[in-house]
Amino acid sequence: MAELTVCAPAKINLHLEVLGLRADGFHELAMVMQSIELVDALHLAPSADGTISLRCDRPDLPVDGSNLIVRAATMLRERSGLPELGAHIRLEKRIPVGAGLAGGSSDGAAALVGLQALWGLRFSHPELLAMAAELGSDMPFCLDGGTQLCFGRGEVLEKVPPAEGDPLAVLLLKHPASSVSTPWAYGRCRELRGHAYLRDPHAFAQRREALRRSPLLAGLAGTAAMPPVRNDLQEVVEPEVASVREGLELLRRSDRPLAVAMSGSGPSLFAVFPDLDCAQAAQAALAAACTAAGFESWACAFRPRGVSLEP
Ligand SMILES: C[C@@](CO)(OP(=O)(O)O)[C@H](O)COP(=O)(O)OP(=O)(O)OC[C@H]1O[C@@H](n2ccc(N)nc2=O)[C@H](O)[C@@H]1O
Ligand SMILES: Nc1ncnc2c1ncn2[C@@H]1O[C@H](COP(=O)(O)OP(=O)(O)O)[C@@H](O)[C@H]1O
Repeated sequence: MAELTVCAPAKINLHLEVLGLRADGFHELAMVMQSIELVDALHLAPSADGTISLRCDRPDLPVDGSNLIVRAATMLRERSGLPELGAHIRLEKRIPVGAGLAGGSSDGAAALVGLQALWGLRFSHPELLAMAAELGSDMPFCLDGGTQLCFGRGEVLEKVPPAEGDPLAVLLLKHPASSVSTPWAYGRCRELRGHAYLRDPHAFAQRREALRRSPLLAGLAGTAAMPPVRNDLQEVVEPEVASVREGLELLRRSDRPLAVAMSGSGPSLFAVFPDLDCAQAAQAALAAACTAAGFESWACAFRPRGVSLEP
């Protein structure tokens, strides 16, 4: 088969509520995640000798067995029972790394979808979701993407139908010298907020139901004003990371953003706007201030789907 290309979009967290600690040591979450049009591209070609190789245009990113693309490819091949399958994979990395945008998870999800097609495998969608969940908490969301409620450790998904009309858009900021480790952010959250964690499973269920009925979903559907974004990890990361405070301050200066917040465990920040034109206008208005403070910026629309095979 000829080369295949798969798009792997970034996500932002429009709501991130840490409910409590689970028996497996992970945190029980109630989130709303949203795909955005900032994408990595994976180019896949079959290898004749059964090797799985990865090349990347960013030299600082590992291309060995620690890369989520290689881990996903190896898992898919193992589960297929066909050890002779191989692929040469080239990653065009556009999503900043360690940014709270799930670039690695999306790349892993794209590898599952792309290699299933390249190798002619027939795993069902639930089987792909289960493999994704073994590889990372955010990876199942990345498969279908769009707007979804994410519960459990992030892998229990409920799709939110796309709003009608023009999609909302974001202006995204990230300082290139700043990154935040996800385990560190959750560890800090446990230190600072662990005493207030919920313990009763009924209380978890109540919070999930409250999110299903929240003004945020009405705001996204366009039937109410957008409420402020809640991100419990922002509360613990913001005091520790100067670029998060500076980026939030910059975004709050822009013209009437619908909401401003940190994504995931950070350190990228976003402001939501009614459409892409407004996000691009805000990017232009903040360009000089961003350059002076050393921030990179992206204006991109909300995306209604997750990973996709290029036609
Ligand atoms: C914080 C979030 C919010 O969407 O995103 P990022 O900021 O990483 O993009 C996610 O919860 C990140 O998900 P993901 O990056 O897939 O996490 P995993 O690889 O499964 O776990 C990495 C580590 O994070 C912690 N972790 C993760 C998920 C969870 N529900 N509870 C946790 O405590 C654990 O310490 C775990 O060892
Ligand atoms: N394909 C990949 N792209 C980016 N990071 C990856 C990838 N595979 C593994 N990683 C590792 O995962 C970690 C987190 O990456 P990333 O998904 O970009 O951030 P986040 O979890 O904050 O959203 C990084 O330390 C990186 O080394």
